[in-house]
Amino acid sequence: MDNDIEKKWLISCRDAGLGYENKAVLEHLNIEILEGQYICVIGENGSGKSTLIKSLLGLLKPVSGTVQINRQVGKGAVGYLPQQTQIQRNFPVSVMEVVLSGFLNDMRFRPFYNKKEKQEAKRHLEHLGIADLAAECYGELSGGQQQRVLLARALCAADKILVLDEPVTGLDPVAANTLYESMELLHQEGMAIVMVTHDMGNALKYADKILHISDEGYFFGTVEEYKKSELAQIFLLK
Ligand SMILES: Nc1ncnc2c1ncn2[C@@H]1O[C@H](COP(=O)(O)OP(=O)(O)OP(=O)(O)O)[C@@H](O)[C@H]1O
Repeated sequence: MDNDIEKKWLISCRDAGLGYENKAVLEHLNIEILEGQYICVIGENGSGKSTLIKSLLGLLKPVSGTVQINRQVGKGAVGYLPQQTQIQRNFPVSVMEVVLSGFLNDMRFRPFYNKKEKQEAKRHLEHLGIADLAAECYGELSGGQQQRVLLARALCAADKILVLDEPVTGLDPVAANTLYESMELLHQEGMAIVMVTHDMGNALKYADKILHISDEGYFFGTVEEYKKSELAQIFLLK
């Protein structure tokens, strides 16, 4: 982590209170997400993980303090893979349409996807090893395939940072590991990743840093520091 000083920050939370209508779920949060960093967000149900994600994406304004997205990241340049719902799973469209919809933010009033966008969508599918699924109906894919399609979609928007909310929920261990490997590949290529997960084993295996949110506060540090922390002892023993 010695070279952290040289890395640029992408998202910065300073004394941030995060929550709803002046009720903070998380208080006094001080974290910086640096370029290329892989951060796993863990904590019990209801501790505020999704609230944090919404705040990092700028969808939720902090109730106090500041959450800043570096101008370099650009508006809408954060790739986001939300928690899945049943409706999304049954979307009656092709895989290519789902991936291309990742560009919707950039399109304004343009009614068609341009050639560059189509090439890029194809490239992301190839990169994730699912180019052969492009013409398939999204709703007829397995859960693991659908998640990789949504990852390809998020990549269309992602420039420097991907934010994922429980991306492996509901996947069998093989599909989950494939998704983790895809994300690790992106991480090695320099993409910053912020991922909410309940999968502690893989969080400790892949993350550069752990953000553990609890009722008593939060921990933010390297995996090694986390393993030695009091919070980890209690959480891992549960
Ligand atoms: N729209 C909302 N308005 C008011 N309170 C909310 C809203 N969404 C969530 N909360 C509350 O904020 C707290 C944190 O919820 P959040 O969804 O961030 O937790 P989480 O850690 O993501 O939980 P899980 O692991 O179950 O997904 C909870 O007490 C929840 O009831």
